[in-house]
Amino acid sequence: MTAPLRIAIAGLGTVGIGLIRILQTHPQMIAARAGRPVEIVAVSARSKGKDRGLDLSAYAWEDDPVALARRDDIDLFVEVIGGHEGPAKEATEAAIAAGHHVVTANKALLAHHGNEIALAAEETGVALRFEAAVAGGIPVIKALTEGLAGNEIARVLGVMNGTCNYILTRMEDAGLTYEEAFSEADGLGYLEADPTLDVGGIDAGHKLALLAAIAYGTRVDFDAVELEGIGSVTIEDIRQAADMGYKIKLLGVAQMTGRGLEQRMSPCLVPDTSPLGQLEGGTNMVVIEGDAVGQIVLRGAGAGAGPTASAVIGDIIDIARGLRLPAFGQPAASLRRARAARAAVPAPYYLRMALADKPGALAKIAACLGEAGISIDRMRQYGHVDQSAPVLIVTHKTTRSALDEAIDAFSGTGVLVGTPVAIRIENV
Ligand SMILES: NC(=O)C1=CN([C@@H]2O[C@H](COP(=O)(O)OP(=O)(O)OC[C@H]3O[C@@H](n4cnc5c(N)ncnc54)[C@H](O)[C@@H]3O)[C@@H](O)[C@H]2O)C=CC1
Ligand SMILES: N[C@@H](CC=O)C(=O)O
Ligand code: NA
Repeated sequence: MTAPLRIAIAGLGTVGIGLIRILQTHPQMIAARAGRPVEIVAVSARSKGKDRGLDLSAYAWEDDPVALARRDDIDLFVEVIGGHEGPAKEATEAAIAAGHHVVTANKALLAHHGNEIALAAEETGVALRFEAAVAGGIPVIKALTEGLAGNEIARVLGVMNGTCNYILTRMEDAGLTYEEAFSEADGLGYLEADPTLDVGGIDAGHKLALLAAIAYGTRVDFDAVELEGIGSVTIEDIRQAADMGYKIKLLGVAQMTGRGLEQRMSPCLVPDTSPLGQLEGGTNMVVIEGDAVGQIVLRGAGAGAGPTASAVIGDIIDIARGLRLPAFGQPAASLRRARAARAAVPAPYYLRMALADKPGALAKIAACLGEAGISIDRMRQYGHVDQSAPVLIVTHKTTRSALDEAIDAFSGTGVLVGTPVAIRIENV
C-alpha cells in the first residue's frame, strides 16, 4: 500500500466531529477503497479542552487554523469552520498556497470567493472539492461534474436547505410553532452558525449559485440570485395551501434563458403528491434536467453530522485515489461571466388575501386580475371573520410582473384588507 494521505481538520463541530467518527470507525475500509490509509495528523477548533465525545489525543493541536493549513506534514486540509471571511477563508488560501489539497463544506465561502479560490487551486496544482457544501450527503456535485458532464443542462432546481424544510414540514405535520420546529432543527445540527442564513434563504442561495456555475460553465454569481426566505410564510399559508392540494417549500431554480441566467430561491407551492411535496424533515431534493439524460432526481439528507461528513470523506477518498477534477467541472479560467436575468418564466401563482365584507368585493379583485391579463384557475372563499373574509386564488400561468401589476391595482379597489401574499407554484 502507498504512503498515507495525511490530513488536517479545521473545525470540530457537527461536520468535523462527524468526519473524525467515520475515519475512526472505518479505517481499513477507507484505506482499501482509497488505495492508501487516510490519517488525521492535526486538528484545530476554538476550544481545545471541550469534550467532543471522541478521543482526539492522537492528533496534534493548533490554536490557529492558518498555522494548521501551513503545516508541512500534511497533504490535505479540511475546512469545516464556516463563514465567508475570516479564518475559513484565510486558512483555505494558506493551505492552497502551501500546496495542500482542500476539501471544504463551506458554501458561503465558495459562493462569495469560489472563482478566485478555484483559480488559485488550479494554478498551484492542488484539488479543491466541496461535495458537502451543496445538499449535504447527496452526491450532486459529483453527479453534475462527472456522470452528467455530457449533458446540456436545461434546469437545476430543488430543496437545498434542511433547516427550512424541517421547519415547514414540522409546522404542518406536527402542528409545532415556528420556534419549536426551529429549536428541534438546532438540536439535530442543521443550523448555520448564523441561522438567519438558513431561514433567509441565503444558505440555499449559496448552494444554488454553486450548482448554476457547474451546470452552465459560468462564474459563481451569488449576488445575482433572487432571494426570499421563509420568514413571511405563515401557518395560515401552510394550512390553506394544504387545503388547495399544495405544500410550501423553499425552492431554488437555476435556468439559462435567452435573456441570461435566472437564479431564484423563494418559497414555492408544489403539488402535495409530487416527490418534492412529499419531502420531509431535513431531507433535500435536487432535480437536474439534461438534454440527453432527461430528468434526474436526487434525494437524501441535506444536513447533519453523518450525511455531511459522508460527502467530505467521499471527496477525501477521491483525492487519495489521485482523481483531479476542476472544482467547477471545467478550468476556472474558462468559466464565463453570465448575464443575470430576472426570473420571468411564467408560472401559476397562489394568492391569499382578505377582502372586506362588501357586495362585489370579489368581482373587483377578479377585474384587476383580468386587466393584468391573468386568468383564474381556482378560487376559494372562507367565512367572514371581523368583517373580512380570507380568499385564496390559484391563477393560470402568468409572470411575476403581471401579478405585481394586479396586486398594485387591488389597493385601489377599497375592498382589500391587509397585504396580499403571492407564492409561485412549481408543478415539478
Ligand atoms: N451542519 C451541517 O449540517 C452542515 C454544515 N455545512 C458547513 O460545514 C461547515 C461547518 O459547519 P458545522 O460543523 O455545522 O459548524 P459548527 O458551528 O458545529 O462547528 C464549527 C467549528 O469551527 C470551529 N471554529 C470556529 N471559529 C474558529 C476559529 N477562528 N479557529 C478555529 N476553529 C474555529 C468551532 O470551534 C467549531 O469546532 C460550515 O461551513 C457549514 O456551512 C455544510 C453542510 C451541512
Ligand atoms: N444549514 C444547512 C446545513 C447544510 O448545508 C441546512 O439546513 O441545510
Ligand atoms: Na452534496
